[in-house]
Amino acid sequence: AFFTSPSQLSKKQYDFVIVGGGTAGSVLANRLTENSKVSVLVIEAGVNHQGNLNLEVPFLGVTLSGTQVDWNFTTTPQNGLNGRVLPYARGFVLGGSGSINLLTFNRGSDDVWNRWASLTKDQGWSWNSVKKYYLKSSSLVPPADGHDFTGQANPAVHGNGPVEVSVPGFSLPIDDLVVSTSNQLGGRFSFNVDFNSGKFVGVGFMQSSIGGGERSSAATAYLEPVESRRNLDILINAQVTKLIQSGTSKSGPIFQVAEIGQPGKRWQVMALKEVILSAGVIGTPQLLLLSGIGPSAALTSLQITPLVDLPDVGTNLADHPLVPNYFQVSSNGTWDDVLRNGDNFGATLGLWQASRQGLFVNSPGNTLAYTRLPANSPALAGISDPAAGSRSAHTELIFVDGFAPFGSVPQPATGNFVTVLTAVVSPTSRGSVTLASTDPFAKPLINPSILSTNFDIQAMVQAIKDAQTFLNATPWQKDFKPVPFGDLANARTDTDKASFARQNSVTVNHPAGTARMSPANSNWGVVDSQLKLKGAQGVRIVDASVFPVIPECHIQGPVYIVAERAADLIKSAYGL
Ligand SMILES: Cc1cc2nc3c(=O)[nH]c(=O)nc-3n(C[C@H](O)[C@H](O)[C@H](O)COP(=O)(O)OP(=O)(O)OC[C@H]3O[C@@H](n4cnc5c(N)ncnc54)[C@H](O)[C@@H]3O)c2cc1C
Repeated sequence: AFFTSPSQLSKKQYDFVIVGGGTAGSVLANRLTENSKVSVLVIEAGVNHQGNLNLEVPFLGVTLSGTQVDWNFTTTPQNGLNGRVLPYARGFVLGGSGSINLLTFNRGSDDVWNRWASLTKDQGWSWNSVKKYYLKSSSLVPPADGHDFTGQANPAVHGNGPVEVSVPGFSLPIDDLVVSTSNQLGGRFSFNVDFNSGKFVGVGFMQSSIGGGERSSAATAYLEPVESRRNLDILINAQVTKLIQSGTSKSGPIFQVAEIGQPGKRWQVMALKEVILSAGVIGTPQLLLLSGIGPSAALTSLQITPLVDLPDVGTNLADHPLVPNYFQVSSNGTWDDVLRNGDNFGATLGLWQASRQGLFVNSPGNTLAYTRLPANSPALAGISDPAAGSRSAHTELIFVDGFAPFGSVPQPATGNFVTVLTAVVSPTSRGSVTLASTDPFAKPLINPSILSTNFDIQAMVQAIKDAQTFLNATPWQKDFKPVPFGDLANARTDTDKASFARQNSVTVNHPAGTARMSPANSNWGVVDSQLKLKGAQGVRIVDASVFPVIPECHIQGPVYIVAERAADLIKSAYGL
């Protein structure tokens, strides 16, 4: 059943209580209720995902941050960004951040998963082992316009799961230029027909969680189809405010009671088997800390009684920094006018509404590159390579056929533009999530420490240079003739480019690692490789906070993989 207030709950006990109906939480809700004897309650702080057009139209995903479907967090002032404070989007809605994200769907390289297996000493996380969970979570479907996508993706490496994934369903003039430039430059920019094949470097077509021209999310693909199961209750508009100790075991305190709160009011629900925290990279550590689970000294200084001493809770926050690089172009084959001109916007939206066709069936970028740094890059001097392996990238370039207003620079009133979004995907900067207050409704302190290491800034400088090299290639010179625009035009030296990056970087919104997994007997980490909370009983964590290290890719795909494996681990632990 579906509830909008804790007072409506008819039961106080469930086998599993899932905190957070986001990406991972929705997968678990579906998989655990496949067995009709298992009762599950999902508690989601945010709103319903249905009835919000911008959530459905892929191209309009960019408009969701900062609205009522976003927690509207901000970072602390970032030293690496000249003290700037960034908005830090997180989904406040069923489907979580996957309902408001920009839809790129990646699985990561084989190296990414094999490194996870080695860090956690659990071969169950290796590429070969998690393959079945990738295949179980998503399927490659035809693009919205039905074009023959031979050579743009390889159906053989894809599965038959509920999340629909497709190549762009509306071609743009720069798509061919990107492919021709890849063919011409080769080497670090060689064409890769399918990034989801295990080799995650090169230039290729974007794969996105879009089916039939609509966003496909954990809410639409996993939750909606099973909403009517009698053993599943979904409660929205309800924030869990802490876990309550319900007993003691030989592994430590038992936390099988979740407290749900509204200012001045509290309710409790009990998990007969486990509470599963899927509150995401910010919500999960915040809840652990509020419950007395974390670094004891920090908890004591906030006058929270420490119940489980876990120094890693809230640490190791990693994210991918992103810089929009703008180029003015002489072609009018860009979509800039759609954003500027109400009639054009209305017609494009009308086309989407009438037939799920046109520009709005895509996320803003159709093509992208994942690149490794040159071996002699100053970024790599004196450090071991932070990427998972040679089939994983250091940087990413997304090619956008218009002015992507992702940073602080507004779209100019006139002109045609191409944006290259450059990102560092193997960052070494690490930050934290800590409590600002013991009030569960107060926003936590989020410090992703963007561009705080030499590697990250030097890698970003290389990516900015790569963007210019790419757009200087001859295929662009006939119709587009790209010219660096704005601050980029003045960033001539490497030092200038570093300053430009610090002034213009935002994030790709890929935070991970604030409750990372580690081998069961190690003295670091927050959960073991079965995702069970260390030093306690009755709690498992299943979301992007358990990533032992940030993957060199967009991370929703890995969240689905983690959640699918977690469902199997839980079923097997209870013989379900
Ligand atoms: C703007 C944006 C763009 C992105 N673009 C991409 C992209 O293009 N490709 C990609 O792969 N990834 C992208 N990501 C990242 C990706 O979407 C996330 O990494 C992924 O969805 C995280 O899944 P999760 O299950 O860990 O957390 P979430 O999906 O965020 O789920 C956590 C859920 O818990 C709820 N919650 C939190 N605290 C509580 C509480 N105390 N009580 C109850 N409920 C609570 C939240 O409301 C939320 O619904 C993007 C993210 C954002 C925000």
